[in-house]
Amino acid sequence: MMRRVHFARRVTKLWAPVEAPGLLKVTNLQRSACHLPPKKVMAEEKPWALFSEVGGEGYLEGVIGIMKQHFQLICHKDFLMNPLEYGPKIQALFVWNCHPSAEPSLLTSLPSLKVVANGGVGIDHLDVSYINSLGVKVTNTPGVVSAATADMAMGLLLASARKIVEGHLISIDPKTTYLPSSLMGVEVSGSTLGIIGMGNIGYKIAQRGKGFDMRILYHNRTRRCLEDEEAVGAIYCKNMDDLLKESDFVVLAVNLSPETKHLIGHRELALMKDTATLVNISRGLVVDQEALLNALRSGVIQAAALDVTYPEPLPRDHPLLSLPNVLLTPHAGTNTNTTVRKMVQLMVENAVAVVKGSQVPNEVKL
Ligand SMILES: O=C(O)C(=O)CO
Repeated sequence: MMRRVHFARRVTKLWAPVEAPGLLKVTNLQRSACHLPPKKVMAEEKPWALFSEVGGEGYLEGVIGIMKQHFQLICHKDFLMNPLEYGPKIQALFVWNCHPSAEPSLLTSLPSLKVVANGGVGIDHLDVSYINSLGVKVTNTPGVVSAATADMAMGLLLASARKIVEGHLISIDPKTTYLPSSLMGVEVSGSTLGIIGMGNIGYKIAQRGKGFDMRILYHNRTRRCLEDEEAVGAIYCKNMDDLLKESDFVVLAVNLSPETKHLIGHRELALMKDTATLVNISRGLVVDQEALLNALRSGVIQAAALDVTYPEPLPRDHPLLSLPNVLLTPHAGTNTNTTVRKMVQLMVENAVAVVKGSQVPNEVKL
């Protein structure tokens, strides 16, 4: 009996703090020392998050795993089955720059929401002031997207210049005979690369261009420091027109804003060389698409390689889809295993920080 009382006391002593908030918690190591079952980390202890995603299940597994380490996660389609039950619990909303996104109808059904954590750097698909007016913070993932997006820019540039997709199609079609003249490309090495927008992504494109011995021109709101320019051999063009006139490849790497909407229109395309290629990895709306169509049809410029359009995806009957001098990818600039994981990791870090009220790594401030 004595022994039992003694044991019970020991146990009470060890158990008590767990049930008493604010006091020291008992670790599972201490529990196993006195033969208690390990304390289960109850699912309810994690905050709820909604993942606004419609992508394929396989791809999502890794992504969801990262989110589930810190949140009780519900995907959009499950949320829609019972919005009244889940809505009041959700504290974090994870979004990409595709739909379904942070629409007002969704936001107003989430009264406990604290953060919209965006995957990607561009937040033009979010109405940040409206979201902030609901007392909700917006975060994004700058930095981690830059290398993959710059790779995509170079990939599009090379594929368009060297007709890589056409070459593939010829190679796999037994009925086609390869005539070198039908795949005549544009020399990339030694050509002039004009980069519009010299933030993180633009600068990484310049680094890659340097590796191809390209002459690099850039236009940006603010000039880079001399050290940055010299490291990649980039020449600043205060006037964007000079860049457009001289470049063999014009790459767009600006954020979409009211100032950059339709930055490239009839006038700008007309300034470009008729042998030039336009590469866009920023946002479709940076280019006046009607003007681009005309320029491509009438030979004002030679080609376009676009990771972004408007809308996305383009309707099946859109004329851009049938032009032979257009190369399209489906807004896939960041879509590598490594970068998607880094983005999701950062989305989660941002959301956890907001929910906990600690320093937020990447809050979007207007
Ligand atoms: O980082 C961004 O803004 C993207 O477009 C990623 O897809």
